[in-house]
Amino acid sequence: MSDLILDHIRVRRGERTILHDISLRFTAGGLTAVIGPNGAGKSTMLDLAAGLLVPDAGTVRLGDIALATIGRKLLAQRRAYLPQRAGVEWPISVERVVALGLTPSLPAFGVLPDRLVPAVEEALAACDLLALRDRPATALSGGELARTMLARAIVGDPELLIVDEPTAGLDPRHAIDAMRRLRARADAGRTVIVAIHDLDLALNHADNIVAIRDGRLLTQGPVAEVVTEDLLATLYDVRIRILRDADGVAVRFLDDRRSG
Ligand SMILES: Nc1ncnc2c1ncn2[C@@H]1O[C@H](COP(=O)(O)OP(=O)(O)OP(=O)(O)O)[C@@H](O)[C@H]1O
Repeated sequence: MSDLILDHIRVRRGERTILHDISLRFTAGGLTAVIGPNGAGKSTMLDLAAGLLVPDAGTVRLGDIALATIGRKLLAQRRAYLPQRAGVEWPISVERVVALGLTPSLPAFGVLPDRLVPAVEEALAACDLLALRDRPATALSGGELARTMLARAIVGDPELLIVDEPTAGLDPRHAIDAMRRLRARADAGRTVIVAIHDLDLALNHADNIVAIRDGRLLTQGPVAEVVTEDLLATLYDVRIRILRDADGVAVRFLDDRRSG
């Protein structure tokens, strides 16, 4: 298993620099939450980490190997990337969508080999999809579709798992389930990177935080060491209180206009 390393990365889009000289390490066996306000550059960072975007400067490495030099098929076998708003364009069953996550491991022709069937069952069960397995994915609610796409991302047990907003649109139980699934992948030694706006979920489930704003890295490190009220206030321009008790951590955003 390998760390994913961004080394002096810069990304430009037209005249704008979207990511400024970012160096950081996503550790294998860790779940890293990438946090920051809208437009901070989180999805751009995930695109880079997935090898879908080539930086204008710097390198992205999986262990010792530059991502850009890993062949497309091998990369598809080693990493799964679930972008924001991933969807399904035509009516294909939930089970088939999940099985598509195994495509990089399949022979080019023929049916799904027997040895891969248990992985699909496991992913369906893990994402609470057994009752929906025969439904067309085009006829799912937003949250059901999000669970289906997460199952597709985890079914191949990739070494590098990158997920953009895995809990958006999920109800509380399924959101916690999704984070637990990702946590389990990290506990199994995988490198798991999640961009997320829900700070309660991030702080309770992630090992590490990467905080970015305006394309600049504010901080990175273990949640317990780097996350403070000051950091979150600077990140989001809102007064923030972090509440800790035996059940975990909760973040409260304070609306100054209400107390005025
Ligand atoms: N293809 C593009 N061309 C030009 N600018 C882009 C492009 N994609 C993203 N951007 C800009 O880059 C910046 C970072 O976008 P990005 O999607 O990475 O932010 P984000 O942190 O994921 O935001 P959000 O929380 O809203 O999803 C934004 O200002 C965005 O408008």
